[in-house]
Amino acid sequence: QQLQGVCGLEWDPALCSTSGKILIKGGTVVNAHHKEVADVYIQDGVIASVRPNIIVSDDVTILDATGKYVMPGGIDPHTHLAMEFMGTETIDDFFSGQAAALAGGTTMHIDFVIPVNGNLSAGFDLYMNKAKNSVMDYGFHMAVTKWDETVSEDMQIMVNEKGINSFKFFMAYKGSFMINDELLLQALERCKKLGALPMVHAENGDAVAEGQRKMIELGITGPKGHPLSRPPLLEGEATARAIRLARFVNTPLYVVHVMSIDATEEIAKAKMSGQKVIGEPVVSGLVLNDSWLWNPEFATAAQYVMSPPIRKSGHDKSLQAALSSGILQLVGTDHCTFTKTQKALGIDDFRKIPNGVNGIWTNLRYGLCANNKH
Ligand SMILES: NC(=O)NCCC(=O)O
Ligand SMILES: [Zn+2]
Repeated sequence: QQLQGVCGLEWDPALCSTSGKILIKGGTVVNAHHKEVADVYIQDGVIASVRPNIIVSDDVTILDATGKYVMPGGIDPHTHLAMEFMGTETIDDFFSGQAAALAGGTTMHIDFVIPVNGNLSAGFDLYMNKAKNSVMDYGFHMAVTKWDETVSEDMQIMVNEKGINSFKFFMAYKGSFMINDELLLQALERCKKLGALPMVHAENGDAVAEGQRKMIELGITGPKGHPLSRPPLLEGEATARAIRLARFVNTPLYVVHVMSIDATEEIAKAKMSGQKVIGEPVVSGLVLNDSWLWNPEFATAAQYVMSPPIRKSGHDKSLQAALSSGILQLVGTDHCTFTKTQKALGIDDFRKIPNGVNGIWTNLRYGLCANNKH
């Protein structure tokens, strides 16, 4: 684990230190405030010193990091491990997903607890159990998929007793996770009262359902029906609505997986007016475009089905620019993986393709590449 932050160093058991002392030599050490060429001396798993040209005794294992970056592990703020969704369960559990994360230099992630039949406490217990086989640090946001007094009370328990203080509300997935504006408004009020951070999946779920119906009516049943039925317009509309409701309630807002110029513009406008809005692009949106969804092979195209959809070329570059300039703040992956067999649940109807793409392994490197500030 001590090697996680050294990009490009292959794991070799011979590199294990018997003395508990390691010197990572000559790399470019990156911290929040600056980067410098320096050595990192580690004793019993704790960084004891960071400075150039550290001289050590013979019992210290030396790793040559010349020409490489040495940096703290990354944090992926948006994952879905072992999540039951769209009639199946994501193939990566907490062990395999975290193993991939560690291989890519991510050393902490925040997953979303999905309530059990709307019940938050039952969802929390379920996820604590799912996370038992963890091999790295993790935290939880919590999705809220229905609204009543018990949910409202359970939110307080989550904040006060369980360490969860960010709650995600779905403005899409009509008929399953979606909540309407009336409930969203109450939920925002509740978050404000608890000092918790509300998060939104921002797409107009009613309009998406209508778009999907139209595609099927036109005989478009394959994966391309997915982006065609839920254009950027619907993401922009829902983002604007959520921002205005948050402003009405006077609470901060976190918009997850910002995928389009339309949504980015709404966030930029809100920030310019002084509102506290956090925008999270994801790796797939930053580095891919929708051409994959037009691939004639179902299995290939279906791999890229996620919501909001991966957009046309141009949105990716705009998201990168917004990240570099601070309009968008942090990069997640929305890691939510399904096998080809699972994706084939939607072979005859794109609405049944389990939504989600991979990424947990790539977060640090693509997140850094997409952000020109590094
Ligand atoms: N994004 C996606 O398609 N799958 C994961 C669930 C969600 O975050 O909406
Ligand atoms: Zn997600």
